[in-house]
Amino acid sequence: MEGVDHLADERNKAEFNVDDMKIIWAGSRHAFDVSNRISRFVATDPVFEKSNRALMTRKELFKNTLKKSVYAWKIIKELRLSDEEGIKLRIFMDQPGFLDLHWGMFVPAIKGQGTEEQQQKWLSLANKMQIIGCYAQTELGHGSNVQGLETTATFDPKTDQFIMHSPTQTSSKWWPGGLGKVSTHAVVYARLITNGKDHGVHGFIVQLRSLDDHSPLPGITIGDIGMKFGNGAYNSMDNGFLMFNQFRIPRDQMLMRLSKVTREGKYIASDVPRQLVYGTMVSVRQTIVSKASDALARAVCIATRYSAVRRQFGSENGGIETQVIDYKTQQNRLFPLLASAYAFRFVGEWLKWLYTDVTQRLEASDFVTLPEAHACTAGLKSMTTSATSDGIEECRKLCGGHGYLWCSGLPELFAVYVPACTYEGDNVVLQLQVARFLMKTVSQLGSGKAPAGTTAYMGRAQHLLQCRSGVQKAEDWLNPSMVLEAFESRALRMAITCAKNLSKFENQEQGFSELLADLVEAAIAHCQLIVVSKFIAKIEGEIEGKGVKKQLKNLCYIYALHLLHKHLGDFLSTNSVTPEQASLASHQLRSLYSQVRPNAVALVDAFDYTDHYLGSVLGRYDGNVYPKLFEEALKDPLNDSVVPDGYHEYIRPLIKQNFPSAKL
Ligand SMILES: CCCCCCCCCC/C=C\C/C=C/C(=O)SCCNC(=O)CCNC(=O)[C@H](O)C(C)(C)COP(=O)(O)OP(=O)(O)OC[C@H]1O[C@@H](n2cnc3c(N)ncnc32)[C@H](O)[C@@H]1OP(=O)(O)O
Ligand SMILES: Cc1cc2nc3c(=O)[nH]c(=O)nc-3n(C[C@H](O)[C@H](O)[C@H](O)COP(=O)(O)OP(=O)(O)OC[C@H]3O[C@@H](n4cnc5c(N)ncnc54)[C@H](O)[C@@H]3O)c2cc1C
Repeated sequence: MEGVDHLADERNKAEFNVDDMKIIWAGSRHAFDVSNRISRFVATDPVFEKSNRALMTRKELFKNTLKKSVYAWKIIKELRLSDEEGIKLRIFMDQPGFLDLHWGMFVPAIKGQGTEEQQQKWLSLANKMQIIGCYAQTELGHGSNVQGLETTATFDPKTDQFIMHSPTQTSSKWWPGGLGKVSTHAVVYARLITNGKDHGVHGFIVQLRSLDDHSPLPGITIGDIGMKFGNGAYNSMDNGFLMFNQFRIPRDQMLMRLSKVTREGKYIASDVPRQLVYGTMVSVRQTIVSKASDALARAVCIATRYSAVRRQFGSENGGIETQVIDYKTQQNRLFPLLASAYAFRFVGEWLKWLYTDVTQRLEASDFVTLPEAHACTAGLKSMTTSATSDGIEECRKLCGGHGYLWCSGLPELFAVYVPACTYEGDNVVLQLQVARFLMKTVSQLGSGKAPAGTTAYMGRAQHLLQCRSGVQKAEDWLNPSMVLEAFESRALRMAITCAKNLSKFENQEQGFSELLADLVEAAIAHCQLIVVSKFIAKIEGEIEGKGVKKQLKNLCYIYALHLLHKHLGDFLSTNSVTPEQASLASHQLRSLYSQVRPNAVALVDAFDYTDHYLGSVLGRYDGNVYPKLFEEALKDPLNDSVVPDGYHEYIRPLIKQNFPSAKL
């Protein structure tokens, strides 16, 4: 029934103040106000309509993305929106497009790697969108291995120019978003060659298309790489290819903040670590963690509301059937995902702090925390995106058959989200970076250099290698120090086992290759410890609002104990817990599920998502699912006529067994 809140009973059960939780979820009252205002603005503007996009052709979808993006930019300018409001507008617009790469990578690359002069020149154009840029690093032959890129930028002292060239087919740039059809410029990563010497990969600002008629400049071949996974979804983005044929750019278009080439062609490396050339990726990996919580929260919101609406079995004497959310199996699959969404939110907040801190240090030429910032951004990007992709798919299954309908919102969410496991660094490759960092930290134990930050626990190796968990009853699993000790001991013992096995190899690199799978598992254990510890830190801090802290505590322990359950092999094989303690953890989990159950719908309401943003008939705020499923079905073009096109050609001859031209 229209106008009726079918989930009102669920909302009345809540034992906490949802409005207070909304502030915690958003991060602050101000952040909530901005999100709330901008999401409602987008939801009510017809230009941002998105329900029709699965049926659009690629060309229609692309043009629709241009329309929305330019309209969004017009709004940002005309209403003088702040940067924060502009970002929210793009998020709630919910359609991947060139703006993401222009603002998310092109502009940050110039800010991070350009000199002051270069910033003044290029940012003044980019900030007004008089030029549109993308981030062209990956090539057909190399994505993960950045040092393996083949594009060359050879300095020509006669003309004071770099000659950009793609020497092989595999050196073609391949994948950059916004490159295929829109960008006028790119930050291109290429091997710098001066006086015949290869100085490795550096960034260059390159104009690709005419600012008058948008045609590619002579010496440039450019286009879109073609359809990607799913309908609609990431196909709104023009991921592109690009080849250079001896294309010339002025010398001052090499990004020269980190190293320079002089007029004479002399290469001057600064004393900063060369890895700062990867800085844009580090910054984006950090934002991807918060975005993981957002994507997972969307899926969980849909699955939770629908699980409260959906009834199946359990009716006695013709009475009402059981809400599927009351099945313990449903809770055991759904509530850990709800807890993960909150966990990723808080670790994302912390990571933002860490990133801001390292940025300030770098500006003061303090590089000490750079390896940790790299390991944390890489590891948490990897861990949270993998868990989110799996979680969205699990939410689809939690919605049964209807979850497979496009209008559930889940197929498209999955299709848009899943490349996050690959872009900004393949998730396995990134965990191997964490593993290298851990092996280095372990090798330095006992050297007098105390591990700091997220590896500080390794400084208590003596204790953590010997300790036995003190858990004796189920409630002990609600003791933060007992939970932390179990996770620390598991992570440390896995890392030390890897280090011991590595030391058996004469050649360390060969040993590393042999042990890759174990190293990835050790890295994941370390990352999970970070997330658990940041969630615990959150609930131990000041939290305002009626009943809010209690809910967050429940979610925190669900997050930790479900991981313990899922990775029980690790916990048992490292003797971090006994089988009896593991079974007490399962007992405690069941009790926590019962406590979360009456609050589940309110906990997803706290995300404050509009129906427009959710884009899901199953996840509607009012729970009015069934009539709306019918409405959606009737909108399908196949239902435009009762008798379908093709009846006379195929169906009728078939049932009449009358195939005019067929030789059977
Ligand atoms: C709507 C609004 C939202 C706004 C959000 C905007 C976001 C837009 C998102 C749009 C979506 C998609 C866009 C996608 C873009 C891309 O995908 S761009 C391309 C991304 N590519 C990658 O991520 C490549 C991954 N590979 C690498 O990063 C490196 O090759 C790798 C780290 C794997 C290895 O590098 P090497 O140079 O070979 O290093 P190695 O020899 O292994 O290590 C040497 C040393 O350096 C340390 N290291 C490596 N990387 C870093 C770093 N980034 N920072 C600091 N230190 C680093 C490494 O740990 C080693 O240290 P050691 O002490 O010597 O061991
Ligand atoms: C939607 C999307 C958008 C993108 N946008 C951009 C963009 O804007 N700009 C840009 O420059 N790039 C972009 N990319 C490219 C992206 O960054 C790369 O695809 C990514 O870094 C992975 O590299 P790859 O494709 O070379 O994978 P590969 O490295 O070829 O991975 C293939 C397999 O090999 C494994 N593997 C590789 N190396 C190792 C190793 N050392 N040890 C163990 N296993 C390994 C991986 O785990 C994976 O299973 C985008 C990609 C996608 C999908």
